Amino acid sequence: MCPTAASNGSTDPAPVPTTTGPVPAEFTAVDEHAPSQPEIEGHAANGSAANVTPIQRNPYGGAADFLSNVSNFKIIESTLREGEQFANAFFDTETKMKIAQALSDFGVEYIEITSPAASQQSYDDCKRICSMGLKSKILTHIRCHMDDARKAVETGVDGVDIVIGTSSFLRKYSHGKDITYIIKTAVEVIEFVKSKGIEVRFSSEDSFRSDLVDLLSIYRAVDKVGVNRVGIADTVGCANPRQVYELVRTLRGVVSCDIECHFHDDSGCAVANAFCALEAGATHIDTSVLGIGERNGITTLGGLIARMYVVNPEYVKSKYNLPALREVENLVAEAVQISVPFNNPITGFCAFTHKAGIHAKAILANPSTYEILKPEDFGMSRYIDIGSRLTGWNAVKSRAEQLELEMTDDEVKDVTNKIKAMADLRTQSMSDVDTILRVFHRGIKSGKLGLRQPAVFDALLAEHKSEAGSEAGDSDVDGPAKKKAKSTNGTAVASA
Ligand SMILES: CC(=O)SCCNC(=O)CCNC(=O)[C@H](O)C(C)(C)COP(=O)(O)OP(=O)(O)OC[C@H]1O[C@@H](n2cnc3c(N)ncnc32)[C@H](O)[C@@H]1OP(=O)(O)O
Ligand SMILES: O=C(O)CCC(=O)C(=O)O
Ligand SMILES: [Zn+2]
Repeated sequence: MCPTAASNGSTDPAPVPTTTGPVPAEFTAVDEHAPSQPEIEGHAANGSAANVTPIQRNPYGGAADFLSNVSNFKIIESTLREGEQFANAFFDTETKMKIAQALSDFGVEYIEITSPAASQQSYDDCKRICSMGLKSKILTHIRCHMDDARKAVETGVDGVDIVIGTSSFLRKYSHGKDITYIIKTAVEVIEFVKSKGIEVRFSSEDSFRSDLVDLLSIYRAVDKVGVNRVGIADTVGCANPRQVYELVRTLRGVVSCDIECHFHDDSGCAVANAFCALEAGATHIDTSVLGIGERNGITTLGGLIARMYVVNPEYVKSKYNLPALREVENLVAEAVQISVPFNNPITGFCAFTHKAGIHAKAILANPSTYEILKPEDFGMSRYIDIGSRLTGWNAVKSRAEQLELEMTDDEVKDVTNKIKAMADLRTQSMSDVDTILRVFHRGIKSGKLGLRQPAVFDALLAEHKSEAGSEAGDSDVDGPAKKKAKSTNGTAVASA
């Protein structure tokens, strides 16, 4: 049901309360359970700067303070719950098990599965996945209702994630319950799940359009009865990083339990919001593979991994089997019949391809010039495309060296101009470029071709093509001496 549909515009609750605004006085007291600020070497806890030794800081790490969890977080992987809500998703039991296994092998701490209340098959699949003995803990996701909770605890899950809408939109149009009812039922369901000795989380759907006092009252009540985590959910993808930071930081001062966050990507902030939530003190982030979920989905597993790797590569490498990311993405992409997007972090087909000459030169000298992620840490390879009009002589020289074609710099510059001229007509393939290089090299060495003699080169190329016939593309101009070589930093120089 959509409360903003034009047909019911006049009945919308107005105005929509939001979580933006000053923190109510009753919630500003520092929580007695919050961790105390540690003394950092050379820094007084009160922030005075006397005799301060500069701390070694990663400039990409963002704000580093004692509540930040950018180097201490857990992933709740929801491809098998939120992801099943994706338009194209239909997971049979075998596919669910394969995805669960791949996610566990990748190393996510939790796997969230569709509610066993959804259907008989959902119930059976939940049980089946619980019996797989995976390294990841298994959670299921239920409404704030005792009937759902009773089903959930029968399945053998390690934890139950309870959710209920708290915004006036959802209270009015989804379940029709008021805050008093929500708190009472939440406490009842939480106590029931806890009595079974399993983890329990309580989350407020549509948190960012909920009234802040309502939200904090609910969270405080569930924290008091010992919930393991509270969840903040940007159900409609309306939040921005600053709002996320403020809400999580406020909540961090109100509850002592862990804080989970769930971000939809309707306005493109899902990864950034997850990062800001961790900076503010959240402990758990929900993801799905390739971001699949309701509408255009949530924080992508790969996007979050890339973002967190930039902050602390060693921490991320120690927790997750990074080269396995591509496999799990391909598995899910195939299951839901989509392609991995070209601009996907880490695994998009061009994520480590460099094209412009200025970039290529610097990358060949030191890959960190234009790469913040190391492809080899993810089992990926770096490529330099030299078949376009944007290429430069340094990249071409590197390819000539790989092919063991000896040329002076002036000769390389000359052949580069030829490649660019031909690429002005159409992009040159790898074999096109290699042919140009070999024909040019042979012409120079045989004395037929000197510098700045494009007409002679054209004649040589035409002669070569007619000799080689239809297989001219990759013909062996230099005979058996042709060898594949890699540059010292492992960069494959290649055209598209
Ligand atoms: C934002 C999210 O993604 S939340 C997770 C969404 N996940 C799902 O919906 C799981 C798949 N869902 C289903 O299979 C079904 O919707 C079921 C089994 C959960 C419920 O099915 P039905 O009983 O046929 O109800 P229906 O889906 O039409 O409506 C939802 C019902 O749950 C109630 N409800 C909605 N949210 C909640 C909640 N968080 N807690 C408690 N009750 C809720 C609604 O009031 C409505 O109750 P009603 O039957 O008295 O009208
Ligand atoms: O349980 C949660 O925290 C999130 C539920 C959900 O998918 C959402 O609100 O978008
Ligand atoms: Zn969601």
